[in-house]
Amino acid sequence: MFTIKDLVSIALTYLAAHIVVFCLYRVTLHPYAKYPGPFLAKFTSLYGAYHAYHGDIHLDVERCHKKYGKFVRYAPNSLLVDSPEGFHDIYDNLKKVKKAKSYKVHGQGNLIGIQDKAEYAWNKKIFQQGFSDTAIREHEPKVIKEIDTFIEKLSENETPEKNGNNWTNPKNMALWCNWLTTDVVSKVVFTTSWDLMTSSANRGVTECFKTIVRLVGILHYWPHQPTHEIGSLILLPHLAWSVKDLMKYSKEVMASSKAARIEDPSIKDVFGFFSSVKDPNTGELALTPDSVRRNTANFIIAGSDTTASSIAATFFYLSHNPTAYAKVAQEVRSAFPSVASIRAGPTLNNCVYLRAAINESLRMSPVAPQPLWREAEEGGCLVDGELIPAGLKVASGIFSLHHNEELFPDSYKYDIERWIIDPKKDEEKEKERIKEMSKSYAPFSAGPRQCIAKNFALMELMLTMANVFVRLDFEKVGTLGEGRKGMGEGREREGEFQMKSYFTSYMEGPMIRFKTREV
Ligand code: HEM
Repeated sequence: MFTIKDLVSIALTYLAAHIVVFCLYRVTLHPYAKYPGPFLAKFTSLYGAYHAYHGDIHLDVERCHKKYGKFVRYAPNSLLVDSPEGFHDIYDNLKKVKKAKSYKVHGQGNLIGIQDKAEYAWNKKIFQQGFSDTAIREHEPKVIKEIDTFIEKLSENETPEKNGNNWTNPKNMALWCNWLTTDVVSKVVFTTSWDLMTSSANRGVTECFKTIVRLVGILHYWPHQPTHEIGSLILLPHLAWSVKDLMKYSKEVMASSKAARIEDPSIKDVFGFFSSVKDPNTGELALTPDSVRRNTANFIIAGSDTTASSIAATFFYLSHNPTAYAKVAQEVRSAFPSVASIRAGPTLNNCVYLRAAINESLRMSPVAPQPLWREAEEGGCLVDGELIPAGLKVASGIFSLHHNEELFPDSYKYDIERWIIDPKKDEEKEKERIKEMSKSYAPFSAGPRQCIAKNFALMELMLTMANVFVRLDFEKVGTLGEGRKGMGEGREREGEFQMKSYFTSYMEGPMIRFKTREV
C-alpha cells in the first residue's frame, strides 16, 4: 500500500524525469537544436520575455546575431534570421508562412492577429477601405486641423520671462507627438477624441496604451499561450490593469462618437464605416459590434504610438544634425509659400529632403523593433536556404535589418544623403543603389501583412513636419533620449535616439524649443 509521501515522491520523480527528457529533446533531436543561441533560450521562451519586459529586445537580437551569426535560436521553437534574403522569404511569402499563434495575445478577432488566410483576406478587404486613397483624402482636413492645434501648442511660451529671443520653453516631444497622433487617429476613426493636446484630463490614455503594448510584447513570449490572460493577471498585475482601462476608454469614445453621429448623421469616419459596411454576399452587416469595437480600439493604438515615435525620432535627428535640418528647412520653406498651401499631393511628395529625413529617422528608430514572429505552414518553408519545419516560428528583427553595414554603410550615422541621388555620380547607378537599399528598408514591415495604413501614416508624418518647418524654427535643449556612456550595451552611442522596444517602441524626449516664423 502506497502512503501519501510515496505518491508525492513518485509524482515528483515523474515530473523531474519528464522535464529532463523534455530538455534533452530540445537540445538534441529538436529541429532547431543545430542552431546556436543564448543557453536559456534553448529551453524556454521566458528568455525573450525578459528582454521584452525590459524593452531592450532589439539590442539583444542584434547582440545575438553579432555573437552567434545569421541564424539564432531565440526560443525553443523560434529562429531569428539576419539577412535581407531571409527577411523577404519570411514576410513576402503568404503561401508558406502565416502569423504566429502568439498573435492571439492581440485579442480575438483583431485584424493584426488573424492567422487564417481566408478569414484575413475577407477582413482586410473591409478594413483597408478605411485607409484607401479616397478615404485618406477625406481624412486630410481632420489631420490638418489637429496639426494646427499642435503648432499652436508648440508655439506657446509659458514662461516668457525666462526665454530670451522669443524661444518657447522646451517641450518633451515624445509626449507632444503622442498627444498629437492620438488626437489625429481618434478624430479620423471616431470623429471625437480625448483632446489630449488641449486638456490634461485624459492624458492617462497614453500611459494605458504604452502599458498595453508592453504587456503584448511580453505575452508574445508567454510559454503556454492558452494561459496568457490568467498568467498576466497573476504575474504582471502592474501591467495587466491596462486591458480594463483600454475597454473603459474605448467604450467612452465610442459612445460619444455614436452621440455625435445621432446629432449629425452626415458625419463620415472610419468607425461609422466599419459599423455600417455590408457583406456583399449576404447583404448583412459585415462586422459584429464586438469586432468593430475591438478593431477600432486596436486601430487607435496601432495608429498613435507608431506615428508618434516616428515624428519624435524625426525631431530628434533633425535637431541633432544641423546640415540636414538646414536642407529640409530650405526645401520645405521654398515649396510652400503659405500655410494654406501645405497639402498632401505632388508638391509635398517632391520634398525629397523631407522624405529622406523621415526615411532615415524610421531607419534609425523603427517603431516595430521586436521580431514579428511568423509560423511555417504545412510542408514548411525555405528561409535563406534553411528549411523551417511546419509549426515552428521564424522572424527577422527590423532594427538589425536597418543596421546591416553592407546595405547601410556607417549604419549608426544619421545620413539623409543616402536617400538622395548624388549629382556627381552616374544617375542610373544612383537610382539602382537607392532601389537596392530600399528593398531592405521596412519600418512598415513588408509583403501582404505590412502596415495597412502606411500611406495614411506617411501623409500624417509629411504634413506634420512640413507645417512645423514652415511655421516654426526649432532646436534641441539638453540630451534627453540620447545614448551615452554608462547606459549599457548598445545604448552608448551619442547622437542615437534610445528606444524601449515593447511591441512598438517608446522613447523619452527629445526636449525641443520653438520660435515662431513670419509666414
Ligand atoms: C509611422 C507609422 C506606422 C508604422 C511605422 C507602422 C508599422 C507597422 C508594422 C511594422 C506592422 C506589421 C506588424 C506585424 O506584422 O505584426 C503594422 C501593422 C498594422 N498597422 Fe501600422 N504602422 C504605422 C501606423 C499605423 C496607423 C496610423 C494605423 C491605423 C490607423 C496602423 C494600423 C495597422 C494595422 C491595423 C496593422 C495590422 C495589419 C495586418 O496584420 O495585416 N498603423 N504597422
